[in-house]
Amino acid sequence: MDVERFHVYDTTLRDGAQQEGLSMSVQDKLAISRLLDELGVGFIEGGWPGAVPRDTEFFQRARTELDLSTATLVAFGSTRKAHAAAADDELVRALLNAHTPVVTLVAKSHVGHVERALKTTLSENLEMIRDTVSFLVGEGRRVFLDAEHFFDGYRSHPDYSLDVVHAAVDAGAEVVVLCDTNGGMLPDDVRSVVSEVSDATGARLGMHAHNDTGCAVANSLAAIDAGASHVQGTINGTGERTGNADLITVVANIELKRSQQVLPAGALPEASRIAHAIAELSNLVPYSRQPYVGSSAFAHKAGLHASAIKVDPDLYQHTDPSEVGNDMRMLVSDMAGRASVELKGRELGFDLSNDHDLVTRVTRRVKELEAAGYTFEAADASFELLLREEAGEERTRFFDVESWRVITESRPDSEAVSEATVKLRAGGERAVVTGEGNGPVNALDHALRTAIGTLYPEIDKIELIDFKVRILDAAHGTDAVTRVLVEMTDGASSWETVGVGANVIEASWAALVDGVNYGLLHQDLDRLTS
Ligand SMILES: CC(=O)SCCNC(=O)CCNC(=O)[C@H](O)C(C)(C)COP(=O)(O)OP(=O)(O)OC[C@H]1O[C@@H](n2cnc3c(N)ncnc32)[C@H](O)[C@@H]1OP(=O)(O)O
Ligand SMILES: CC(=O)C(=O)O
Repeated sequence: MDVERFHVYDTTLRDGAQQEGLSMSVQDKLAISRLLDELGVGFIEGGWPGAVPRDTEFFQRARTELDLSTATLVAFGSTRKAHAAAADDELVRALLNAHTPVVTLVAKSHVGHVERALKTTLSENLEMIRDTVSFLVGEGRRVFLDAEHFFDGYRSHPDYSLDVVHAAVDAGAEVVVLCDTNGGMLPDDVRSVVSEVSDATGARLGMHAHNDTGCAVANSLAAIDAGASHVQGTINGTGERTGNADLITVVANIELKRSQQVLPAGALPEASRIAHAIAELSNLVPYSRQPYVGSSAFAHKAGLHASAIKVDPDLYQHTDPSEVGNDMRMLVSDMAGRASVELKGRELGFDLSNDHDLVTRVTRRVKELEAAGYTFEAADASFELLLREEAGEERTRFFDVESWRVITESRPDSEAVSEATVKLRAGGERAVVTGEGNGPVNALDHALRTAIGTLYPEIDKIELIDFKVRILDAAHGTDAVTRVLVEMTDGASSWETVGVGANVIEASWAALVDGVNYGLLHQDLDRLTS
C-alpha cells in the first residue's frame, strides 16, 4: 500500500467538528488522532489554527503528544485576505506556526462566491491563491487546495473554475480538491465534472463531498472512478449540516468492492472498533444502521433470511462482517422462524440442531410473547432464560416469588418515598422483607437484594444501569400495556431483559427478576467453568 498513490484524507477533526451539537476537547482530538492513525489514514486534518483557539492548542500539543506512525498531520486555513500579502496575513502565519508538513487551503472557485461573498475581483482571488500557495510552499510546506463550491462554480463559469485549478497547481499545490460544498450533486454530475477537469488540467484531483442529497459516498466513488486519487471524509459521516462522506464506508467500498487496497494491510478489520471509539469520544450515539460498522449492519430479523443464512451467510450478506471487524447477529422476534431460533441459540452457545421439538416450542413461545408485547431482539438475556426453561434446565430461577407489594407516600414537605414488601422462597427458606427507595422499582430492587443477599452474596456485583419504559397501546391512556427493558452489569459484561404488564411496576418487576436471575446464573456458570 502506497499512501501517496492514493490519499485517504480524514477531516473528522475539522469539518466533522462543524456538525451541530458536536464539541471535541483538545484531549478528545488527540485521542481521535491516535485512533485515525491506527486505522491507517494517510492524512489527518486537525483543525484551523489561528481561527479556532482549541485548534491552535491542538497543533501545539500535537508536536509533543502525538507520535503518528502512518498519518501526516494537516493544518487547514484559507487563502490570504484580498489586497494584502500572504506573508503578512495573521491566519496564514498561524498555519506556519502549526508546524505541520501539509497545509490545506480553502479557496473560492465559484464566480458568484468571489464577487458576492469574498467581495473582490476574479483576478484578485486568483492572486490570493497563487500568493498563499507559493508562500507556504516556499516555507517548505506541501500544499493541498480545497476548491470550495467547485461543482456549482464549474456549472456556471467553467473557465474560471479551471483557472483556479491552474493557479493552484502553477503555484505548487500538489492536489486540488474539488468540493461539493453545498452537497447538492449527484454521482453523474460529479463523474463528468471530475473527468473534464482532469482532462483539461492534468492536475492531481481530490474529492470532498457533503451529504445533502444522501449521495456523499456515491459521489466520492464517482470522483474516484473519474480519476480522483485523493478522497476526503469523516469517521461516522459527521460534518456541517448533513455531514460529509463517511470515510470508512468509502474506504470499505474501495477495498472490498473495487479490490484496491488504500489502507495498510490488516487495518480495515479495525474499522468497527475505531468508528465506535470515535463516536464515544465525540459524545455521539453510534448509528446502528451505519453501513459496514453499525450494530445492525449484519443483524438479521426475518425468519426467511435466517433459514437461508443457516445454509450460507453469504446468501443474505453482501460481505463477510469480519472484513470490517463487525459481527453477524440473529434477532429473535415475532418474525423469527425455526432457523432464527437455532442460529440465535448457536450465538448464545447452544447447539439446537438436533432438537426439532425444542426449537419449535421456543419459536412458538417467542411469537406468543411478542404478540403480548415482549420484544426479544432487545433482550437477549430474557430469550436465553426462556430457552433454558423450555430445555428443562432447573437452575434458571434462583428464587420463587410468592408476592410483592409497593406503597408510595408523598407529603407536602418532603419527596415521595416508596416502600416495598417482597415475599419469596430461596434455598428452601421463606423470606419476607421490606425495602425503601426513591421510587417503587428502587424499593423493590432493595427488598429483593435483602431477601436473597445472604444466600447469594454475588448479587452485590449486579447493578441496574439502564431502564426504559414504553407504552405499547398508547390509545388506552393510563390503561395501556407497558413494556420495560432493563440493562444490568456485573462489571465484566452487561445484559438486557424485558418485562411486560398492564402495570408499569409489574412490567418493571418482571424485567428486574429476569435480570437478577440471569446475572446469578452466569456467575454460577463462570464459577463452574473456572
Ligand atoms: C467550506 C468550509 O466549511 S471552510 C471552513 C469553515 N470553517 C470555519 O469558518 C470555522 C472557523 N472560522 C472562524 O473562526 C472565523 O469565521 C474566521 C476566523 C475564519 C473569520 O472570522 P472573521 O474575521 O470574524 O470573519 P467572518 O467569519 O465574519 O467572515 C469571513 C471572512 O473571510 C473571508 N473569506 C471567506 N473565504 C475566504 C477565502 N477562501 N480566502 C480568503 N478569505 C476568505 C470573507 O470574505 C470574510 O471576509 P471579511 O471579514 O473581510 O468580510
Ligand atoms: C472545504 C470544505 O469544507 C467544503 O468546501 O465543504
